[in-house]
Amino acid sequence: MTDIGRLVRDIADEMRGAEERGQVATYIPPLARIDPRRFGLCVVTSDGEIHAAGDSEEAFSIQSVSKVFALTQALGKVGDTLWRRVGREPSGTPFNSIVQLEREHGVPRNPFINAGALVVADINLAGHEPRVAIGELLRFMRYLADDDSIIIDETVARAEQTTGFRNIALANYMKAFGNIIHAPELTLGVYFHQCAIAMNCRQLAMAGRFLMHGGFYAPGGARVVSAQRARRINALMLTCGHYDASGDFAFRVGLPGKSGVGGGILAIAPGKAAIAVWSPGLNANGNSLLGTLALERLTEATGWSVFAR
Ligand SMILES: NC(=O)CC[C@H](N)C(=O)O
Repeated sequence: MTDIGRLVRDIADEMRGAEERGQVATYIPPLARIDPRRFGLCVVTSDGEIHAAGDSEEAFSIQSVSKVFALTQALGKVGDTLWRRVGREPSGTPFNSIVQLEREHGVPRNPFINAGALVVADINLAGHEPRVAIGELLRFMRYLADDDSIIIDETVARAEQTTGFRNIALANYMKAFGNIIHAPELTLGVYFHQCAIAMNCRQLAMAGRFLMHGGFYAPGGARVVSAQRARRINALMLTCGHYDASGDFAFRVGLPGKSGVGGGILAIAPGKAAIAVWSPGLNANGNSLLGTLALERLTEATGWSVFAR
């Protein structure tokens, strides 16, 4: 039996000393100021044990990791009709790409690229004020993480609003195809605020538990989503969670995972663990460089890859 606590600490020690740490995202100004030496890791196992090391209590901007929870929320509202407006295939393009949208009539390839997440935000808006929709998501995150201290970083949200020209273009472009229902600035407001949710590794791993427990909050706990839905969300995380590097992540780590440009990754070992890692330096695809390496070490040592026997 692997000693998970020990392994988590060893991995954090190795990552603390790593020289090559990638580049922090600079296109969202507040993210450019984050110290690239930060590294946090938290593993919540199926029996509820929490193993954490490094800066696992320091909050970071979850960015695109929020797309997993926003998708869960939207599926709860509209069920499988969601798939009329968003595809389920890997895009093979960067997270903020617009190129496929013209040929594919404004229907994004999947809910984890920005275009897809904007449609999901539009579904979650559902005729409400943006602050109602975002309040609902924040409450959902707090419930899942069992932690009411989770907040939205307004500085990050505002910075995205003033510099998010690509996202603004994506929303307007899809609006032209009729695949954004609300005024684009309202949908964008929801999207920017969900990306600006700040959480630490422990909170994020806790929030991901329902995906390791087949849709249950915890063993013996309430059902968050059906077993089928949990399985499907995991499948999308595996195939689309790392954009045009999803294949490489599956190859190296072998777990459903969702990354964000804040340097966080949520990874799920179904039936075994929910894992959150944070290291702000990114690789060329916009995924955490050391976060990926840490997960690779973890699955190598534990055999938790979904492709292992
Ligand atoms: N990959 C990401 O985390 C991207 C999220 C970021 N808020 C953006 O829209 O550009």
